[in-house]
Amino acid sequence: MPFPDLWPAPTPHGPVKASLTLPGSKSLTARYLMLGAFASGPSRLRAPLYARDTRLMMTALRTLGVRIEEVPGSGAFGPDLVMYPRLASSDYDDAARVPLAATGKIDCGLAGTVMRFVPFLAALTPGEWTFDGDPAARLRPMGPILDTLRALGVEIRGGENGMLPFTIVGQSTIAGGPVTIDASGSSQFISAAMLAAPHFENGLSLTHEGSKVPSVDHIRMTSEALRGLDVSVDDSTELTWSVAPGPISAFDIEIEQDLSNAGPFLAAALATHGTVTIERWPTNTTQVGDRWREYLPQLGATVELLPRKDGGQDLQVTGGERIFGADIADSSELAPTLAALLALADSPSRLTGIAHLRGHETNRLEALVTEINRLGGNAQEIADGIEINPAPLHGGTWETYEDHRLATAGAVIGLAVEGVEVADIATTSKTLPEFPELWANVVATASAVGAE
Ligand SMILES: O=C(O)C1=C[C@@H](OP(=O)(O)O)[C@@H](O)[C@H](O)C1
Ligand SMILES: C=C(OP(=O)(O)O)C(=O)O
Repeated sequence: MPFPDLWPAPTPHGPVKASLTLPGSKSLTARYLMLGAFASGPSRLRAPLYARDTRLMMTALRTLGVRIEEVPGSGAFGPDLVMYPRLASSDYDDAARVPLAATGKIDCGLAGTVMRFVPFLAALTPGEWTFDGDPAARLRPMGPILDTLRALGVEIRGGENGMLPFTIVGQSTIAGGPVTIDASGSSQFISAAMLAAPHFENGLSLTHEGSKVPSVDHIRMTSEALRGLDVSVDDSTELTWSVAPGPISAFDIEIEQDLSNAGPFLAAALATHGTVTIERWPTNTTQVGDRWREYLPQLGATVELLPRKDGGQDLQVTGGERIFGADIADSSELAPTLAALLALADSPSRLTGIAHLRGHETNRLEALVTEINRLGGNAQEIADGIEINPAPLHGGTWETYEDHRLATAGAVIGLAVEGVEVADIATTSKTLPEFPELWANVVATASAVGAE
């Protein structure tokens, strides 16, 4: 293992002053990998994310007959990808098609995007496809995916209690039509079905029935990605998403950097009262991480978009004298980073609308409360989130439960609290294998207070 079991989180003795860019967005890479698999010709992903989740998705798609090649590109974190869709009808070189095995195993790791998105491609691939993942993945909700596929006429074996493992018996066509779904456990249930829906003979009209749908920004990202590839999506009726049948245009697209993973780095500006600049912040994005611009000022930071000479923009965040507590709803996958910052705040906070985080990589609400309190904090679970009250923190072990965002949250607290040791920092490889190195670079920019 390249890292010790307990990673001493660095505590700089002064404000950081860093400028960086991040590797590609996990959610955009996952969507364009699926769309490339379903598109009507070869497609190119520029600057995709190379991390455990997206590598597992590439392997899964290859198992299902999609050819994916790495080709040199200009991204700083890895090559581009060229994809040859198995489901395309004609107009590309037949040699690009790869032979299909009639059976295969899909390893989902702990990736929600793999376990939810890929079953729909398997369902459209004749053969028998067995899905499983890490032990922790067997605890993540899958029932609405299995129910939706069954409602569409797909045979599935296993999947007891609506969880991994299960075997999908793929078929060459799916009729589609109206289906109801309970997506209160994850927005990914809706995104997964929408990404495959253009290939259903009648498209799909998906209606949610149940309590609140979480992470709606991610559903909007799916709708916009489909529309951008000439698929007609109607989301004008509340809680219904209709996708018309038809081709998905082949594409050549640059994946934006991951704005959710930018979060811990931006948080470093607040935790050290310094300045962090994320270069080339996208001007028009569907990523939930764009909400840092709305959230961080509530915690006392100054957030500015600065024009770049090349016509783009940088996002500059400067921490205030103190970190204010805040009441923030529906922060989705940004919640662990927010919780870390709010544990350092000097007034009370609540994060609400995130009950479904109990079904993420781990039970994130329980894990955050346990770890904040282990360091002397004062956090409680509430029905749909957590409450955090100010308390002086001390060093200690920060457990991470195979959850990349717990690991980066521990690193954020460690910036301000000496002696925090983060267990299994390598778990950040789920979406950001470069985390320890990028973090060290940011910490190295800190100047001792009073030295300048
Ligand atoms: O579609 C996606 O790419 C995602 C949707 C969200 O899932 P939930 O709706 O389960 O929160 C988010 O938290 C996850 O990290 C990525
Ligand atoms: C919830 C997350 O991941 P997943 O895609 O595995 O659901 C996350 O990255 O915060």
